[in-house]
Amino acid sequence: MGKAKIDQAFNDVLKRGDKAFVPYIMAGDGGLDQLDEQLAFLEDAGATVVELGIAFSDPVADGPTIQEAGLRALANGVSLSAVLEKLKESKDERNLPIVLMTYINPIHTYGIGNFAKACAEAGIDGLIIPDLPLEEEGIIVPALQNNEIALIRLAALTSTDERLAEIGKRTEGFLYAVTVTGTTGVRSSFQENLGAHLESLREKSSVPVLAGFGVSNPEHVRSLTEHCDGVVVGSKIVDSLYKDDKAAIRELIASAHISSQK
Ligand SMILES: O=P(O)(O)OC[C@@H](O)[C@@H](O)c1c[nH]c2ccccc12
Repeated sequence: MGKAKIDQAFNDVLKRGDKAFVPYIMAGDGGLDQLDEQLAFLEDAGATVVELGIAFSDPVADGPTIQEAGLRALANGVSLSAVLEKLKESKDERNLPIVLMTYINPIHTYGIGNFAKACAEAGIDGLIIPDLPLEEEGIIVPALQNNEIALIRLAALTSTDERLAEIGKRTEGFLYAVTVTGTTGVRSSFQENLGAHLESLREKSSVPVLAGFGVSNPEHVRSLTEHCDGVVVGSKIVDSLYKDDKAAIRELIASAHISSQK
């Protein structure tokens, strides 16, 4: 359970010679009653871990695709507590590790101690809190440690080397290497020195380094994973799920499974 479950999932994939693939979906996009089925589909398609987003009224890091998915989820009446309740019900039927992505505000409203406990009870293995800076994370880290929940830190392109080293040291589960400056969303290309940046993060991190933001096709997956351990894909997955294009999702995830392609 928890952190150890994420470590194990990455270990298995990397040992086979594959790269990790972490799809992001918005909880309750399509209705919360679809969630179990969506998670089962992603597991079957070969996802390593799933990043599950909680819709929020002020999603500062989210681009248009994720924002629209958030609006659909909110229109379906989805809330943090409803998602935790739902995950708790299906906890024992799931193998796929789950990382919850939520901003700090809903966590505050829930109450930090209660939130960490509810996450553990719901079988959540890790958290991404994009608007929680290193300097502030002391408010939640002890509660997460007590419940063995990993806190995945984000490394921005604009961070200093010193800060990246600190992030690399502290992060748990994986290091989320943000590949662009700006919000989430599909992009056509990446900046030239990104490969070198990812490799330097790999030296700084004790856990796998995954590249995310703007990854949307198999070519992106192949070129980025030459320099890191895997990818996180949000907007493209959300869009394909909304259009019910499961084949596109399978193809994208399969592009990280390089051991069978050699
Ligand atoms: O959508 P993209 O460009 O593929 O990027 C992943 C991203 O959507 C997902 O990881 C995510 C959604 N919301 C976030 C907020 C902050 C950090 C990361 C995220």
